[in-house]
Amino acid sequence: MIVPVLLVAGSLGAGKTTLLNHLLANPDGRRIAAVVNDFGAVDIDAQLLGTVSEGVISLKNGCICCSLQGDLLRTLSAVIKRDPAPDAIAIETSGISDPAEIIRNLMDPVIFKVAPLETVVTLVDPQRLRDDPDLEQDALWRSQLRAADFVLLTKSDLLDRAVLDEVRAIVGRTKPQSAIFEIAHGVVAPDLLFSRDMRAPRTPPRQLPTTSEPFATITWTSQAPLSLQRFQQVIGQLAPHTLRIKGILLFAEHPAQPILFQSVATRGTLAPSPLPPADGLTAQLVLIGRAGELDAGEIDELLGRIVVS
Ligand SMILES: Nc1nc2c(ncn2[C@@H]2O[C@H](COP(=O)(O)OP(=O)(O)OP(=O)(O)O)[C@@H](O)[C@H]2O)c(=O)[nH]1
Repeated sequence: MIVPVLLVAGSLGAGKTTLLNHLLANPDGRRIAAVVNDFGAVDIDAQLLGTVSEGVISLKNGCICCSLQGDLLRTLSAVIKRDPAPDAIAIETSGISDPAEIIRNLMDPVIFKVAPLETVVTLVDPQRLRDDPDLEQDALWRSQLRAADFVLLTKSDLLDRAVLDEVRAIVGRTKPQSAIFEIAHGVVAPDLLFSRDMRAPRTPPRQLPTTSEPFATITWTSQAPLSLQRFQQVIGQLAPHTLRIKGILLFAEHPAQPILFQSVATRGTLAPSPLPPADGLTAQLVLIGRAGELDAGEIDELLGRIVVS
């Protein structure tokens, strides 16, 4: 049994989980197993994807390009032995993963024989690239792009043609001649992701020196009643410390409707969550930022303000 592997890469908040969500909900007849790497201690992405498919495996609390390398290979070996075996495996990297390292690991001859890496797709959030032009020089971002067989510009619903063309040109400077597609809400045909047509023969990518600062993560949980109004007041103060926040909260104002909070850079959204926080908690929040900029004491103090005493 040979089970092809799709690797989904891209920066924090680029839209990887949204893509996987759509793929798992619309698999086009394929049985797809998803391996999801959440950098933080709480597997928010895996929990959310678990609501659309049973075949979701979580690798949390580390990064599959470094500390969880062995776990990834062991997980793949176990997944392909499932009965019935999946038709394909999709791996969602964490936004801080360097796919070059993961690809090198997936080239392990024992794994490659049974679970060959077929496609690497890298997602780019055009708005983020436009807001932060320095990203183009970021070693991790460049490595994510260079590893790609093709690139997906996400969130195209939010941007006009001129911006998308500008971003295409930026991507083209790092990855000349790459196939670039624009998507919205993760909608992409599974045939595109699992087709072999667009690939050059795979060679392990050259490792780029990673000069990006290391990342850090903080998990904040609560069992106490929380105020939505106060949460909205502190969000703006949290943003400068973080690159990404995601989590599920239950607010006293809406006790029957859990809320999914997502923020990428300074843009935050609140939406109904398909599931409540785990373990009877009222909040499970994961905050990711650059090490040194993520001040645990300050974040704890800010979030402490949303507790209704
Ligand atoms: N409007 C719009 N929002 C999107 C789209 N794709 C993703 N989002 C939103 O962008 C935010 C981040 O999306 P995710 O899919 O969680 O991003 P991710 O790459 O999995 O994030 P990490 O795993 O934390 O790196 C969420 O609030 C999504 O709802 C899109 O096509 N359009």
